[in-house]
Amino acid sequence: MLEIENVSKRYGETVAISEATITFRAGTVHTILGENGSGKSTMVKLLSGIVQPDGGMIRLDGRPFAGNAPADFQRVGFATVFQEVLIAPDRTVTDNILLGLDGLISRRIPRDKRRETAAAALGRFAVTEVPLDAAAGSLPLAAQQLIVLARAVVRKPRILILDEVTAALDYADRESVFKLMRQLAAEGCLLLFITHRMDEVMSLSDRISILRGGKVVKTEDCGVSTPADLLKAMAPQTAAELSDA
Ligand SMILES: Nc1ncnc2c1ncn2[C@@H]1O[C@H](COP(=O)(O)OP(=O)(O)OP(=O)(O)O)[C@@H](O)[C@H]1O
Repeated sequence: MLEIENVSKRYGETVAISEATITFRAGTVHTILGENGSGKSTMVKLLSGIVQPDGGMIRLDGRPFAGNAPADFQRVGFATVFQEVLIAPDRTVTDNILLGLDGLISRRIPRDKRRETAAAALGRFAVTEVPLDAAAGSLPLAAQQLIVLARAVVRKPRILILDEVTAALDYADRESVFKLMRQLAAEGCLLLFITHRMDEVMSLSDRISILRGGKVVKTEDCGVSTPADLLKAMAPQTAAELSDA
């Protein structure tokens, strides 16, 4: 469904992503695992139209996809939840969840349906109650994280990219987000799950790609390698230190 082929991205002298090739399949949770600085955020930005590759190609449904702005990616069904929580602090929770959606589906959601639509999106996964009429900026970070997740879910994306999104959440909400991810995959969505947490990876993923120093060092089905082998591929030095300890 989605392929990146020899995709590279440099920032000046720094090669953030180097000739990365990965095939992503619809209906799977595909985890991208890598240490800090391995290029995960750059990969997310490349697949959200925030930065453009210096080389290589993105293919969607077998055809080259030449989107070069976030709106191009959103139009074809990508939605990204970034590591940094991006909200409009003075707008209500409902407004934040529906932000930009009216324009995208080219008709306004009727006033009386707005709260209902926002509540339904949150209701798919949020265990913690999030007050729909509150100013989003007045709520704790965990609630804000739920809001940006709902903003992505309400768009019914074909490709949902989640960049380290569970860090701020408490246990119940985190488990519920994981359950939603499995449900969306079962409905045919491709989920790209970006993390450095091995415990989350094994229970959630269908496929795993490992990034190290901007290179894709491995893509395989979950369960083929043990967590220890994955750690070795992701961070050989840390793995060696752990085995010496
Ligand atoms: N805007 C930028 N300008 C210069 N260098 C950058 C920029 N963004 C990222 N880099 C560099 O590119 C490399 C990959 O960074 P990236 O943020 O993609 O890694 P990451 O795996 O997401 O790390 P983290 O988990 O810390 O966010 C790093 O060496 C980083 O310093």
